[in-house]
Amino acid sequence: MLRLLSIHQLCKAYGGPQGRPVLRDVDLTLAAGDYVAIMGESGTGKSTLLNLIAGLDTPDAGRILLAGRELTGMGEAERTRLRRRSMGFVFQAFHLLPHLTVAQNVALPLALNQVPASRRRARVQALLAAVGLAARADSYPRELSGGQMQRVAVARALVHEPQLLLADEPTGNLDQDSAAQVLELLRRQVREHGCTAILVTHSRSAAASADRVYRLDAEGLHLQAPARTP
Ligand SMILES: Nc1ncnc2c1ncn2[C@@H]1O[C@H](COP(=O)(O)OP(=O)(O)OP(=O)(O)O)[C@@H](O)[C@H]1O
Repeated sequence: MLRLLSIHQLCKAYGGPQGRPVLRDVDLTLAAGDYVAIMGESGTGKSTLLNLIAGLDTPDAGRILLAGRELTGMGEAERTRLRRRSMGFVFQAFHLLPHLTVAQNVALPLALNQVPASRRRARVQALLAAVGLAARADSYPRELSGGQMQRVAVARALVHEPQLLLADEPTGNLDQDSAAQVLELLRRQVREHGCTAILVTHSRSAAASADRVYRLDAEGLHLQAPARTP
C-alpha cells in the first residue's frame, strides 16, 4: 500500500524551541485512501498539527513527507505550490468568498493551479452535482444554509483532485442533520476520489465516520479505536 503521509517525531513549541511545547514527538503514517479522525482536548495542538501538515507553519524538529516528498525540507514557495496542487481544505467556518458565486468558489483551486478556463467548467459542474448543488451554481454563499455552504466547501476541497484532504472541525457550525449529511458526503467523495483524509473534530459521532480515530495529548498521537469495518 502506498504510504501517502509520513510524520516522524514532530515537535512544535510556540515562542521558539525553548517556548511552551505544543506537539511533542508526534508520529503518524497514513496510506493512500486512509480516512482518519484526530480528537483531543482543546489546546492539545490539533490545529497546529494540521497547519504543519499543510506547510503553513514549520516544526521545530521532525519530518513530514507527502508522497515521498519532504515538506519539512522545502522553502515556502515550494510548500505553497505543493499545498495548492496536492491538498484540499474544509474549515469549520466554511471560508467561502462572499462576492463569488458557488461555481466560482468551487473553481478557485483550478484557477490557482492554472487549469484552463475551458476545462474548469465541466469539472466544477461535476463536483457540484456530486454534492447535490448543481442547481445552485449561480447562487451566492449568503443565499445558502450552513449545510449547503459546507457541501460547496467539500466540492471546492476536491475539485483539483488533491492527494490529501484536511478538515478542521467541518461540522462544528452545523446542526445534527446537516452535520450527518456533510460527513456522509465527505466520506463518499473522499472514497470516490481515492483521496487520503484527516478529520479533526471534537465530535465523537463525526470521528466515528472515520476508519481510525487518533487521540492527541501531551504525550503524542495515539491510536484510539481500531479500524471500523468498511
Ligand atoms: N500562533 C500561535 N502563537 C502562540 N500560541 C499558539 C499559536 N497557535 C496556537 N497556540 C497555542 O497552542 C496551543 C494549541 O493550539 P491549537 O489551536 O493547535 O489547539 P487545538 O487542539 O486545535 O485546540 P481547539 O480544539 O480548541 O481548536 C494552544 O494553547 C494555543 O493557545
